[in-house]
Amino acid sequence: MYSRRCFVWLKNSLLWKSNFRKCSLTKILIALFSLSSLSFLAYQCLIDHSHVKRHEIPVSTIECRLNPVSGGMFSPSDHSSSSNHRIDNKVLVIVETQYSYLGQDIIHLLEAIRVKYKVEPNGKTLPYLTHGNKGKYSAIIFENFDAYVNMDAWNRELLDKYCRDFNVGIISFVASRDNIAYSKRMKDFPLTIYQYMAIEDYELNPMSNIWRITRPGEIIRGPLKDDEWVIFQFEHATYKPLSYAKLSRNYGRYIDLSGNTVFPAIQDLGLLDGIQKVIFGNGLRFWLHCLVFLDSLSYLSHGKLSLPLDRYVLIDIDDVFVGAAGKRMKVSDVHALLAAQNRLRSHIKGFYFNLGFSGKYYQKGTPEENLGDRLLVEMRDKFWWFPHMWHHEQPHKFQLPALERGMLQNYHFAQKYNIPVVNNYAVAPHHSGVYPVHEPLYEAWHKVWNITVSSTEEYLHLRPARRRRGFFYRGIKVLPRQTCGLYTHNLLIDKYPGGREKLDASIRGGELFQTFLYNKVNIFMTHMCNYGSDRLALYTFESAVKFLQCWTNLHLQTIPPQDLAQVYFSSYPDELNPIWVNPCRDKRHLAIWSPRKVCNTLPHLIVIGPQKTGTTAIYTFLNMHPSIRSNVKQPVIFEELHFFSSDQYYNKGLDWYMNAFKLDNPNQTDIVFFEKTAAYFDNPMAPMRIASLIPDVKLVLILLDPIKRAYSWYQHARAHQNPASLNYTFYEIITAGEGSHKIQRDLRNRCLNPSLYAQHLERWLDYFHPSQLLILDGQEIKENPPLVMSKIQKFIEVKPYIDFRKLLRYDAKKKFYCQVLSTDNTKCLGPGKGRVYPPMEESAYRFLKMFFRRHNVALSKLLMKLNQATPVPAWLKEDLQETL
Ligand SMILES: Nc1ncnc2c1ncn2[C@@H]1O[C@H](COP(=O)(O)OS(=O)(=O)O)[C@@H](OP(=O)(O)O)[C@H]1O
Repeated sequence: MYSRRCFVWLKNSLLWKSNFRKCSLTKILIALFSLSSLSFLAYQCLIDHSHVKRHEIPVSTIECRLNPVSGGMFSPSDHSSSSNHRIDNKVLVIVETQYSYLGQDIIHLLEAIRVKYKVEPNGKTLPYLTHGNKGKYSAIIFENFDAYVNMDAWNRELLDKYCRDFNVGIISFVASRDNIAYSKRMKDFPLTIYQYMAIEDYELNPMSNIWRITRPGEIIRGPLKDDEWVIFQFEHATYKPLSYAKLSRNYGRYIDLSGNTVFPAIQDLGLLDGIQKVIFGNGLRFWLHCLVFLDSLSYLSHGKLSLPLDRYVLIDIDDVFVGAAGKRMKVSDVHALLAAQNRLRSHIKGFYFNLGFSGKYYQKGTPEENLGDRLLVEMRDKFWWFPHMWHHEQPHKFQLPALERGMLQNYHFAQKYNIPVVNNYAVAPHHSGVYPVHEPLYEAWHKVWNITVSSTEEYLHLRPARRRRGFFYRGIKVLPRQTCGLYTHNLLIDKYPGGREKLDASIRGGELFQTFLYNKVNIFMTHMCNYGSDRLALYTFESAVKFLQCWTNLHLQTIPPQDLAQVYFSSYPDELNPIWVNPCRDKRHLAIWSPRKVCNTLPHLIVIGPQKTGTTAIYTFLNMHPSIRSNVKQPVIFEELHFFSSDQYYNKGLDWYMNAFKLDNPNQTDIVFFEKTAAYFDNPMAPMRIASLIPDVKLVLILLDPIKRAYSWYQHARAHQNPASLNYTFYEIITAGEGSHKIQRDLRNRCLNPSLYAQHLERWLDYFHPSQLLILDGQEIKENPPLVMSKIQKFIEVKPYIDFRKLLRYDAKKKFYCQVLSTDNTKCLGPGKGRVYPPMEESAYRFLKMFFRRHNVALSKLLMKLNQATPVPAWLKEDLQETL
């Protein structure tokens, strides 16, 4: 086709040339231009001709040269030992700076394999390494080995002792500092480093005992990319090479290297200082070091940070009938697909291609391609099938009836052609409706197809891919999808963006290889066009799995999507609950979010509690402001939404939450929404969930004397007929020990825990900048609410400014401030707020004074660090003066 088009161009241009003499000067110029374009086109035609002529479809050329002896010798160990019971599965990473490249690479890799980490910049005092008799870290990583070697004596001693006591190892890197080759003897170690070396023919030492995922035996032939290698020479049996290479250059007599074999990564068995180490002579941009790094982590942490060897693979052909005529699969492509499926089964146990379909596009290609469609359907039982939409429509644009109608058409198509759809799995075009969640899609999937598993690239966001996760919502398990680098326009290998080398680099140790390496479950999206033309998908996956088998001990397998979801969520149970992010803050999310939805119905302010500190008074007073509006009250929970603190409400979804905030019209912009849920403050999930959805929200925290707060809760419990509060005195409740009744202990916890202000506040500060937080004194809310309301108004910069002295008046009967209705009338909070109850027993007061002492000290320190504009609450000052 391309060549025919070129021919027409050539012919037309030549005809135009025959009238050349009649042309004016301008025409001559145009002709010249045309001639040059012509030659360019002719050149292009030739080039493209070569494409068309090239009848060879690219095939994978990867062959393992694996030495059969060494290959067979290694049965992967998980490195576990009794030492791993005493350490947490977290890593301490000491980086050069917050932004240094290698430091970032290390952190990104840890994130990709879901290993928890703490990052500390070099030079700072070490964080606490233990809690109780447990070690906090199962491995220590130094971005720069020099930072470890030159650590100040105190910290070094502390760290070495920790490593010895808990049998924890160190991974570190040595980088070339200057652009000249030289050698240097390492301080304190019988180790010489040679920097700025060029090396070639890299291979791993098969005799090392660290290999688990890595399969040594292969050689990376030829020179390695940069000259910046560091190699090691040693004079002690504590060191063992992890890898070998050859020098690519002769460095002359100044560099004394005996023999040509050098060691670019080494293992220190700890014979000298009792600490095992792995030291790399280059960073993680060299792909093989990522693999060695994984095994080093596993080995040095005694298996605590060991990754499994199983890798689950699902290759979806996103829509097997959707593709422009001329780019679709033909009969030969369908045969090739089946043949590749059979070949892949020898590398991936139980492998099937998973074919998505939108029935409307069946038989919509050229006659040749329609035969391909027909053959696919004839071979239906050879593949797995899953439903897409009927005409590949984006679900977020439709409501339930239309979605159901479309799905039913696709359903009838499947029935008509006997397509076996048995896996309860579906995906949506462009991820639309899956996340951000479009409730009608979930409903329609249930109704029409009984879908229980889906997958998307968009949760939490498309990028970075290493942070994609899964979630469970409305009975559907949504798994993360990975990207394999093939899109609808990738038809020919020579036209692959960045060239064939780019695709091959991804397969041979690059992005695709590392995706397999880091993710236990890999669901890839491919497209019908990737299986026509050059069949790039077949080339890509056949090459990728062969390369994986050359270099790793990973076991690849395909299992039905439902089982896959089971594997995924039993490995990562923390991910079951979804996390809601604001669709308006991610362009891609916004593009697949219902056009009916508006962005401005999320609160700007949240009163986070804790309970019994005066939160209802603040809620009521805020609602008196003409521009401030709370959520609408809900059945059972009334004004408190509990969205961020209760799974039950959080799982009602984002629509439920956003629908609780009502504008008079969608364009209204003069309203400041707020919500108050007093249980947020001490809830472990609330800060993370709020920060994910409304990262720039403003927060109001109220701190009342913790003793008063505890007693008020006890009285609240009595008023609600809580059996423990009716059967036990306050003193008996707050002093309940582990031997006490559960109801007693539960009430004790509700009385005391929210009052541990410093502890909870620290968690909020992990997610929010101090400037987002206004801390109020609960006593001041009781005594001078107009002043408090003035502080809040300034904090949220709301207009107009309202003087609450005119709106609130002290009510002698209620003994609290109430809303002014008229000169004689006020409206006070209900009988449940500002209760009358007997004073606290002296013994309870004394006990609590002692109990809260250290927590109050911690709070005062924290507040001092925050340097808040609001002064420290009066009760805290008094307490510290009394007790210290
Ligand atoms: N204006 C006004 N009217 C009534 N009550 C007031 C007021 N200002 C502050 N307070 C104090 O608020 C306490 C109840 O706190 P909360 O509203 O946060 O309680 S709850 O967690 O929502 O149940 C409540 O606690 P108790 O006195 O123990 O009932 C009051 O002390």
